[in-house]
Amino acid sequence: MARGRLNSGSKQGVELPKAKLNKQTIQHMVKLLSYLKPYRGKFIAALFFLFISSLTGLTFPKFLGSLIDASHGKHDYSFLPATINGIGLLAFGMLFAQAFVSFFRVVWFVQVAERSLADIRRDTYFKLITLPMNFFSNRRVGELNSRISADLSQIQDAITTTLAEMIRQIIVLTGGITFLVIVSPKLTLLLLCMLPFLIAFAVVFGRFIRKISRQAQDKLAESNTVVEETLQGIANVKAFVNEAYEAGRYNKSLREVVAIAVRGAKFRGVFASFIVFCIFGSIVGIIWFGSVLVSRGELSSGQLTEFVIYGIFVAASMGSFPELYANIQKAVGASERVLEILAEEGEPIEMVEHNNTVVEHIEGNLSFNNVVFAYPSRPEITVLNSISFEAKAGQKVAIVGPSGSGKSTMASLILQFYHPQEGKILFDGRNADSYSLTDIRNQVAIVPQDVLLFGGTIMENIAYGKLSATKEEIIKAAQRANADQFITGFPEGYETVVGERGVKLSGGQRQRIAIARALLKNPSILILDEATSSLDSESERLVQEALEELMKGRTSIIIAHRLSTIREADQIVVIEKGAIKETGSHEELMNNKEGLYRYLSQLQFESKETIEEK
Ligand SMILES: Nc1ncnc2c1ncn2[C@@H]1O[C@H](COP(=O)(O)OP(=O)(O)OP(=O)(O)O)[C@@H](O)[C@H]1O
Repeated sequence: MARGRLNSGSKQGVELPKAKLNKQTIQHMVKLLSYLKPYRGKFIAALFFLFISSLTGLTFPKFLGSLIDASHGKHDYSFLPATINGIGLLAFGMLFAQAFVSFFRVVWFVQVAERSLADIRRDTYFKLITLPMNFFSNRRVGELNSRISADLSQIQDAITTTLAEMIRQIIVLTGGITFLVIVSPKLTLLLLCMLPFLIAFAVVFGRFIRKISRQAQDKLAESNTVVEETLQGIANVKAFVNEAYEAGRYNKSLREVVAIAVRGAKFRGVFASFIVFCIFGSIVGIIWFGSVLVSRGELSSGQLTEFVIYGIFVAASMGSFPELYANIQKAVGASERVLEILAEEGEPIEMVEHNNTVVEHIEGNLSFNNVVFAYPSRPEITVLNSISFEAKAGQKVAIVGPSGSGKSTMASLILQFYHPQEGKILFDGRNADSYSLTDIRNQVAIVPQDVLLFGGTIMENIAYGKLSATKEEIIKAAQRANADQFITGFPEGYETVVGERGVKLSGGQRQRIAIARALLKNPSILILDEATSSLDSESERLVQEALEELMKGRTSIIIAHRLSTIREADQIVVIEKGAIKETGSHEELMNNKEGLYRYLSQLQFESKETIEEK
């Protein structure tokens, strides 16, 4: 059997898909092995030590056989000492040498694998975070995460364990069979007639049993989902008085788990008895026939012992191949998936922080010129259709329209997450393509609808807007964003940890942190994606004030849901189904009696009035 995995990061129970081994897939695997190159000296030394330790391992049956024969006064091999003590001491000497060699082989293999794997992990991660947004809209985060964790751990196992084990087993198998034949061709014939059938049967049956236990695991996971769902939605369960229903659902699922496990237990029992019977049966068979040969004087008892031990070596080695082969298949599958990411074309973003500083300043003039856009993942749906508008430096332009009309998509285009299929986006009258990506993104900031805070301190979260900011700058930004007061209200102030393991901030507080972040970034162009969920009036006032502070002296593109907040905008662009319906100031648009803006405005006004009346 393959050895326990050394420092394996693979999650238990994660069964990775296998890939077919063919020329192409093996070439892919070899490509990843190029990551071993910087450590090739150590790797070759480890391989050499592996070779030596496997060969020395093969000498022990010889020592044992010779020891037994020496006790009968026989001297089997001229290259070994003739006395019992001489052989015993030499055997210990060899054992010591093997232990020494094995230590270095294991340490070196792990060192090489860990370092090269860290290199692959780093490259894959770097690649992932510089890939264009389109890549992410087609994939789930969990799936990408598993490339970095499960897939790479599988490759790590392949380098640390599987590869070494494969080489060791090949040496043991060929050496073992050779020695078996040398000791007794007749017994070897008997052994080789039995072994392959026994192993094939054990492997097939073993797989069947593993399949059943996986079914049981899956069922258990299913029942755990019931618990998870119920606990997450506990308020719903209680509100609908559905405790009994949920308990029944869980109980049913548990009964299914037990049924599968019990069925598996029977097969497991048969398998265990069969294996024990076969292993001991074949040993008894060999010793039985061997004893006949010993009694006929064709074999010495020492040679019979030698043979039995070699036989066990060979059987264990044959038995380990199916698992090793399966592991290689999984590693090949994993490397295919990792290479797929490495082969993708990333955005031109430098991984060295100071190389990403602003080279060309943007004053803040922004215009869309007949922009036509469809998401690459859904090319048949045109999301923006011939959009043109202009925001002069320092102006406030609001974008208004029903849900799904394409407002956030326009923000994504300004940030260069995607590129229009037709038309142009201009910064200070120059095509966006003529700037470096980092220049644009460094000078455009977005305050999104759902502010994502990282699981660090408030200080770190604000500093995300400018990593080099000093503590004073951060506090100043927080003060300007109306956030200082609530932050200093926490016992740990700016060092308060937020996110899952820390305090939960309210929507308005999160928004103000995002505003502080944007203030630190000090962009020329600002995109405000207004939160749809309304804040209470005090919180809204604080956020609105902070936004006003943030918008001062910059071009602001406001994606507005509440039309009351954009009356002062220099220009309002009303879009519907990806096309501009009308543009103008609030007054101009309100004067258009048939206009969409006036209609939406009245709708909001009326619904507000009805709420207030109630
Ligand atoms: N990543 C994406 N891939 C494919 N289609 C998308 C993607 N993001 C948005 N869309 C589609 O593009 C259209 C416009 O979406 P967008 O988010 O820009 O609208 P919106 O006006 O901002 O809506 P809301 O006011 O609800 O936020 C929608 O039909 C949406 O389904």
